[in-house]
Amino acid sequence: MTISLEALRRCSIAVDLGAARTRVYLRRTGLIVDEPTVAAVNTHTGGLIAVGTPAQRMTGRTPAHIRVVRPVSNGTVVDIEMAQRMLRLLLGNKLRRAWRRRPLVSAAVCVQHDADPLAQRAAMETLIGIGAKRVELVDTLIAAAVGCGLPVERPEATMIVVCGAATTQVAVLSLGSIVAAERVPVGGETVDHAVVQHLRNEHALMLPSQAVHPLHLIVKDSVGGADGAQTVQSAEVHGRDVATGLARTVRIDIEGVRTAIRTPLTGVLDAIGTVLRRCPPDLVADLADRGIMLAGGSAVLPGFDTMLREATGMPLNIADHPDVCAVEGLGAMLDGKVQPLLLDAMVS
Ligand SMILES: Nc1ncnc2c1ncn2[C@@H]1O[C@H](COP(=O)(O)OP(=O)(O)OP(=O)(O)O)[C@@H](O)[C@H]1O
Repeated sequence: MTISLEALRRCSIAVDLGAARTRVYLRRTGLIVDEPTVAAVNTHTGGLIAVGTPAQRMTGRTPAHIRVVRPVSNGTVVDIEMAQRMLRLLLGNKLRRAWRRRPLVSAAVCVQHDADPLAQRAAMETLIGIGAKRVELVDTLIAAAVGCGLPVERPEATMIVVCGAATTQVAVLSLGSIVAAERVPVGGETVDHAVVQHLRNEHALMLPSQAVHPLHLIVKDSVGGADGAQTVQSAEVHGRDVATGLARTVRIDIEGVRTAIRTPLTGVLDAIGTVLRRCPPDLVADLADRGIMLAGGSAVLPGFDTMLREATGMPLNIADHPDVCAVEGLGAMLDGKVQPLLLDAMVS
């Protein structure tokens, strides 16, 4: 994928259409949208009832005539029309004033590493549908590395792991370009599914989708001792009995949930190993000191950082704002805050 900072500086907005969240950065203004990539539709009229947070709250609680849809799946726009309608509503009149000064001529959008031509086309058409005359596609890994403040333009290796909702992308960068990268279909959604399956198998309990995130927080808070020991051993969760269908509360073992979270994340370790094997030894040696930068909303999953640290033996840092790294990085490129050397290196 070829991109130039010159072209990016002409863009008015930067967009990250993720499987879980949609983020929009307005040039010289900052993040103006950070909402769930969700829309609620009236199946009788086809009209949009809600988008973003209100639509997500309806998940699993809708009557027959309302359907909650996700126009982005596995990091790819799968329903272009719905994505456009959702974006228009999320943006509302936030762009109108900026557009009056300078009509939206170009937009930049993050796409997954190695996105196929169909996925690239879908991202472009979505933005064209909301008024962009030109769309620049930027690899999420480069945008996220810039957003994390990694010195990607230097002739030394930096490693980034972007763990989102549907996928995890791993890359080693040097001189502003990707040297080796890998994408695996493992993310926050896979982990949530593993937790739901664990409770179903071990406790015959169906956990509501909205209850998974609070459970992550309980697991995270369960480690509190001075030596990092687990202080809370169990917790109460509410759900539906698999057999009777009745509401039920069970006391669950925190360690079991922790193991359920960790199991799918081993796929990320395989991806890191693959990327390292594809890198020249000099770059791998750089990484021994510099370590790994962990970004993406799922970077804060309980125990994920410790697992990566122990398995790789490398230092690991979680980005300051891991969930918004990609869109913030893209925004920095629009605002001209990225060093010129990177520009030369990124134009291939
Ligand atoms: N505090 C938290 N604890 C655990 N998981 C979290 C937390 N905050 C966010 N997540 C997870 O992060 C994921 C969303 O991450 P992110 O916003 O990077 O996804 P995305 O960019 O929409 O996805 P993708 O890159 O796969 O398209 C969700 O699966 C969510 O459950």
